[in-house]
Amino acid sequence: MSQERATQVDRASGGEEPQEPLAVVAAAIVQHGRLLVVSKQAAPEVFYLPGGKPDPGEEPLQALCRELDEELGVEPREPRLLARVESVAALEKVPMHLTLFEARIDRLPRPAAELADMQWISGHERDVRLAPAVTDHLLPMLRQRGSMAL
Ligand SMILES: Nc1nc2c([nH]c(=O)n2[C@H]2C[C@H](O)[C@@H](COP(=O)(O)OP(=O)(O)OP(=O)(O)O)O2)c(=O)[nH]1
Repeated sequence: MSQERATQVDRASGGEEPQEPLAVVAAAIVQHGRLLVVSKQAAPEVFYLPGGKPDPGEEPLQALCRELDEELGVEPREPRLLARVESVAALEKVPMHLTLFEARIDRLPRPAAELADMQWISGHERDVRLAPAVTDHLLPMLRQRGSMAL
């Protein structure tokens, strides 16, 4: 944890406790060079990876399986930890600790009612607004690995 983060104080509540980053887990699912992204009804214009916040006591992979089932009715196949990323949560705009898994799926994702949209992107679309963690961290990583075109 950086010194800056360690000394961050929850001023809104007047408390003295350092504020923990928001924990989020998400899956990078790439098929034929395209990345699966979703947007939620809460913010239909912002796209990011399927996933969400773990429930209390839930392990990251458990949370990922639950979120993928709830959002898309799919199960991650051969999930592999890809990276842990510090970024800013696209909706809450607070520091976020994102645990990223890479996974395959073997059935068609079916967006649940909480989702506004779902797209398979190349990463070069001009009309798709992506969360900072996707643009700044995930896409460069996937391009470097050759999973997506430069
Ligand atoms: N799932 C996911 N969330 C991301 C990514 N990038 C990013 O900034 N976020 C942010 C968006 C939100 O601020 C937060 C996750 O919120 P969420 O709405 O998906 O979480 P959730 O499904 O658990 O929803 P809820 O309990 O708040 O209803 O993390 C990403 O790639 N995937």
